[in-house]
Amino acid sequence: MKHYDLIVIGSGPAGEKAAVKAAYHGKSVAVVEKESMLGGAGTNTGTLPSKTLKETALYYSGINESGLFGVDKELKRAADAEDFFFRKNEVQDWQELGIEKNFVLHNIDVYKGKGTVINPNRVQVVGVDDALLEADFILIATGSYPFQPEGIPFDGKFVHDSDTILSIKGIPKSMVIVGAGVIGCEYATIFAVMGTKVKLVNGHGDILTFLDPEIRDQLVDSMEHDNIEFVLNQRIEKVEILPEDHEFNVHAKLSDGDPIQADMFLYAAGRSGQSAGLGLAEVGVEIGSRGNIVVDKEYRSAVPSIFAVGDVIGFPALASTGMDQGRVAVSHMFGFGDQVQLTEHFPYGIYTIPEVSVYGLTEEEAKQQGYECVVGRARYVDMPRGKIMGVKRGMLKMVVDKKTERVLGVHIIGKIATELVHYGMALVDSKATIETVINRVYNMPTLHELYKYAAYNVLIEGHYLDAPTGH
Ligand SMILES: Cc1cc2nc3c(=O)[nH]c(=O)nc-3n(C[C@H](O)[C@H](O)[C@H](O)COP(=O)(O)OP(=O)(O)OC[C@H]3O[C@@H](n4cnc5c(N)ncnc54)[C@H](O)[C@@H]3O)c2cc1C
Ligand SMILES: NC(=O)c1ccc[n+]([C@@H]2O[C@H](COP(=O)([O-])OP(=O)(O)OC[C@H]3O[C@@H](n4cnc5c(N)ncnc54)[C@H](O)[C@@H]3O)[C@@H](O)[C@H]2O)c1
Repeated sequence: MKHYDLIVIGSGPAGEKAAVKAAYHGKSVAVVEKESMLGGAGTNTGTLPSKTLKETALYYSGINESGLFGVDKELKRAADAEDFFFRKNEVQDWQELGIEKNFVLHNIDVYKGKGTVINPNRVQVVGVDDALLEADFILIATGSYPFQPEGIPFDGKFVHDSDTILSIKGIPKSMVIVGAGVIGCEYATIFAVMGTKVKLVNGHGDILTFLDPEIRDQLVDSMEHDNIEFVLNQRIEKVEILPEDHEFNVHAKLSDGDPIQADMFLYAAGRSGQSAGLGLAEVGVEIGSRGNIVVDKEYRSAVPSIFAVGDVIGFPALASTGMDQGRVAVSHMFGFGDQVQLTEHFPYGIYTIPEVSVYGLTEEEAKQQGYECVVGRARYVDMPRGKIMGVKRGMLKMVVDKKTERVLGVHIIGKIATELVHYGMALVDSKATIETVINRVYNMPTLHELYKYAAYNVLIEGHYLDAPTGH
């Protein structure tokens, strides 16, 4: 039996980064992965595939260029599924190879097979590689899987979850998406700009409730502009796949009894932690709701030698946070002392069309915390770079404490919002004031100038010269 300092079960973003950090510091590490491809949902079914499909959809829809010449262009050509998935597959293969190289570079042994914890220091691997491994520590980074409500006939052809949607054979004419969370909204905009008629059904009246309402309203307006129909305060509990001679493939009833039908259904109604069948409860690891492993601040489970990170511990369940949870967990295991906790705040990046990215307090949250706040806004269309790029939509909203002029939050909707937000993060974290933003020279023309003009806008309390916002 081979002995390691650390066995990591799962090669997704959380497992990979933990394994590599431990190995970088000289620890002997084994990674166990049950799928043929390394990289987990981050590489194969979640983060990278959906983001690549977004870029593909932007390319085929011609949206990027439509603002340049003053005319809305039709789809460049009706892409078939092979075209649609071409770049996704390319990016996926490239990332998988990168992870493999990273493991080789760090002398990490990879075992292909399903890992089961048989005691607090042993893992049985069954699959391509059969092995019994022992380690001082075991890290569970097994991720999550799409929640599949009972009574829904997921067939991978007409009724999909966010995994099987990646194997469709053609772009559907119509689609019902159930769940207007991040996955539902991202895929709604991807398919809508590809020409699919999308209906987005959500159990609640509001979507993405963590967003600043003004940004959320702009996203909803933009999605409606792209022909997405919102069906709110409705649930879909029962779905029927229709025989071939029907106009639509799938039929369902909303909670108010109204029928709803489409060529394809996509369920995006949350995810559950992949903790079952790992032998965890048997060795004393506590499992909470939705299969999420219960851990302390150091990511240690109820069993001292077993840690857990990433989606399998639940919120926030992002690749970005999972990677750092992995690094923090390893730091505690071996006492590296270099990264003792995940930063309290992290940005949200929603890769809808248009993108949304936020950091810090919303206007409402700032008021609830007792700040008298003032906001500044700058629109993409008013920036020279925005004009050059032909960008029609988008805004940066800055929430500022009126007394100290400190930047409390930055909320962006529009092109490359997920990139632009990081300067806002630095402002909020360093307790910078709008003076800092104004008294700096930035490249010109850039979208980054949004910050400067939002800061100037704070000085006139959020009024636009051409369209006062009534602040
Ligand atoms: C459609 C979609 C879009 C997303 N977009 C974003 C985004 O834009 N930004 C972002 O930050 N996050 C995004 N996420 C979330 C992100 O993908 C996850 O948070 C991240 O992949 C979780 O990483 P992880 O390492 O915890 O688990 P995973 O990536 O799920 O990896 C877990 C791995 O463990 C393996 N495994 C499970 N059980 C066993 C076992 N018993 N033995 C061996 N191996 C096992 C699995 O096969 C898998 O490879 C998205 C998710 C989805 C579904
Ligand atoms: N850009 C990103 O960072 C990104 C992108 C995609 C996914 N993710 C991760 O994946 C996770 C899962 O995403 P998700 O969108 O599946 O889940 P979610 O929990 O964010 O949203 C699910 C939505 O579905 C609704 N819903 C649930 N059951 C329903 C039903 N029967 N009928 C109608 N509506 C129903 C809920 O009200 C909710 O709004 C996210 O929380 C996030 O951690 C992140």
